[in-house]
Amino acid sequence: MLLRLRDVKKTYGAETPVLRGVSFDMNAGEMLALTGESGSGKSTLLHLIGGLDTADAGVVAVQGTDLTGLDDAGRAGLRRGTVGVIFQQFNLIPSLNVAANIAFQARLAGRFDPMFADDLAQRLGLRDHLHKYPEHLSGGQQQRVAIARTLAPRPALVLADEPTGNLDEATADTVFALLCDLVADTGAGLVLVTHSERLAARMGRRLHLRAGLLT
Ligand SMILES: Nc1ncnc2c1ncn2[C@@H]1O[C@H](COP(=O)(O)OP(=O)(O)OP(=O)(O)O)[C@@H](O)[C@H]1O
Repeated sequence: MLLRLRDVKKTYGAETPVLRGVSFDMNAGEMLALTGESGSGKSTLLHLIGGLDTADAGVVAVQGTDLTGLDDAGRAGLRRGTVGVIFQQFNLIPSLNVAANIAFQARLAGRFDPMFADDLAQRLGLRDHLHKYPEHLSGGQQQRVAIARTLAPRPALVLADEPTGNLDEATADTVFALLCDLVADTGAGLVLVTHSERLAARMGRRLHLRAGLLT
């Protein structure tokens, strides 16, 4: 089992609960769309799975490891090696060129494989841009670098939060197709948060959040 959630709850401060008991399982290699209205808790759920935040109650287990039992360092280690996150804002490191951005997380995780990084760069059409800095790239190119950086450590689970939301439709389609192909080839699981019916329909499975629960 790649991912197991049981009765996950999350409330920010004294607000009404955002997640009121979310449970689902996900197998290795599965591709899943997470949809729901704005404010329904999609990003919150993704952050809990990625170990970027902690649940108030429940189990969030990645490959059998319950994140709720890990300290900050443990969750950071998991993020580096096992789980990769791609955000809408590409979050590249401006002072590093494309090659170094792609290598960054894999090096941190002690899992840098130059041949695989080169293969990713090739497949994402980044070979001619390896010495450029992020500010000199288009949005579509920056997101392709972010995808390569996330996939370089060969994570078992990829989390993507509106990964093509900042791109025009044609570029978004190209980048999305590349992301799906690469994730499928590496055998990783994918959780895709999206508002797009079109993109959600291309995932093998769909979960919908409403009022803090999956429907
Ligand atoms: N760090 C935080 N502190 C306080 N409230 C938060 C925090 N993060 C999210 N929220 C609140 O939790 C609720 C769910 O937010 P979340 O970002 O998970 O929704 P979402 O479904 O991803 O929305 P969108 O589709 O608009 O991105 C919202 O009411 C939001 O205001």
